[in-house]
Amino acid sequence: MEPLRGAQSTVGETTVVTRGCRLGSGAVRTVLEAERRPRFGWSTPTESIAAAGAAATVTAEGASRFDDVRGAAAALFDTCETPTGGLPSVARPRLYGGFAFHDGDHDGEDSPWDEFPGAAFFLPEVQVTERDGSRWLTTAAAGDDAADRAEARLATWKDRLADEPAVNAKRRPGIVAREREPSQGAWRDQVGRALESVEAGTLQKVVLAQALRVSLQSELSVPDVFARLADTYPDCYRFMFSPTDGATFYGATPERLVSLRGRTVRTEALAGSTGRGDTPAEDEWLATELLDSTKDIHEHEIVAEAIRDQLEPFAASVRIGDRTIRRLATVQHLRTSITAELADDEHVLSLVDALHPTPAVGGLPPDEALRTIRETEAFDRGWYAAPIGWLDAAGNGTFAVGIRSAVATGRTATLFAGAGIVADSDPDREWDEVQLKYRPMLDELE
Ligand SMILES: C=C(O[C@@H]1C=C(C(=O)O)C=C[C@H]1O)C(=O)O
Repeated sequence: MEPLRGAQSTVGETTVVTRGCRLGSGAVRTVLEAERRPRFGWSTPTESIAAAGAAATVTAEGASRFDDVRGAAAALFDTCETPTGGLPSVARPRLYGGFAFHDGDHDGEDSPWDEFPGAAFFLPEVQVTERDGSRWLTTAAAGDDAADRAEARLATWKDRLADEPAVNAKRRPGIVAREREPSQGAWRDQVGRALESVEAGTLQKVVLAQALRVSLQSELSVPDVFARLADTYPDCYRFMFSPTDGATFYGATPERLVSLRGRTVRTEALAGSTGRGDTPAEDEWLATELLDSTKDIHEHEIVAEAIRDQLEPFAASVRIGDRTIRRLATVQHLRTSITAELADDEHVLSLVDALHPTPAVGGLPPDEALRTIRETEAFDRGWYAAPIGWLDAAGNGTFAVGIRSAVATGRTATLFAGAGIVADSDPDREWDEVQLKYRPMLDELE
């Protein structure tokens, strides 16, 4: 399909009014259980957000989607009346959402991504934020009587959140059938072809992904999964986003694409993987082996260098940290932290546009890698491995890379995971690595 240009925003000339207040205790989770769509959950070691209902939405398609959302968001925030007195920045209105991995549509049938545009963001009718032990409720309304409706919503939700009992999590749904794309044989062929391109010098790295579609015994409660992931993946970015009733994209990703506060940019290179050991000594042995692996260092440095190159035009200074180990429940990765100070004010979406996709999920050279991914993968990546997060009126925001993720539609869920292919990659080892990367999502279903 020809990519569309221009963002669609539901707010034209009308004003959006927001109201906020501090909250006592109560089940924040109620917001994610609410009937309203869209809904968005976001949880990091420092803040948790639950948001539902759209006072305004912004959608866009195609290669210009980052720019188009930036423009529409600026226009939207311009119409926003926000009382700043007494409200900390976390409680001010934000736009929540994300982007598709590829610039254009995928021509597949029966895609779980039907309800996910190239970019979709919303300014929530109701938002609960937790940070530093404080909780805030923010509501918004657009159009006629917006102020009255935002205030009424604030009063209703304040009561509702105070009254709601804590929810008992449902059991994991159980898996009745699995369908893999590709098979292990087809994967060997795919990786083999990628290795031929590497040998021929047209590619240095490509990240090839797999999809695992599972049928569930009962309907999945994504808010339950989202809550449980806080225990199993406390250091990761947990997210869930339902654009409509039909589907929810969710995950627990260890990878930050970028965050911007003022002129300070934080990002990271995360690439190069191994498993976990059965004992602390085995864990250490695997970590040391990874830190010494020429193949993994090469795979990792491609990412670190690409991020530095993309940031340099914006930056007064870029700082690259040491290569370290990021240890997760089922895998260990090489990680390099990267921070930058910008030379001028920038919008977080300009950085997202510049960085996505990094060679941690795309490859090098970028265009050749993306072409290879499209030609090789028989499924649509949709929002998998793409930026998901939030932005605010000042152009600050945080976006994670949507890996270790799945999209649930009723009684099916499709899980995605990939691995970087470089010279010396072994197809069977890469297959095993992908299976380990499915575990965070699979463990919540079985
Ligand atoms: C592509 C994924 O992970 C990425 C690929 C990695 C690798 O190939 O070593 C490591 C971390 C991520 O950047 C995924 O989890 O699906």
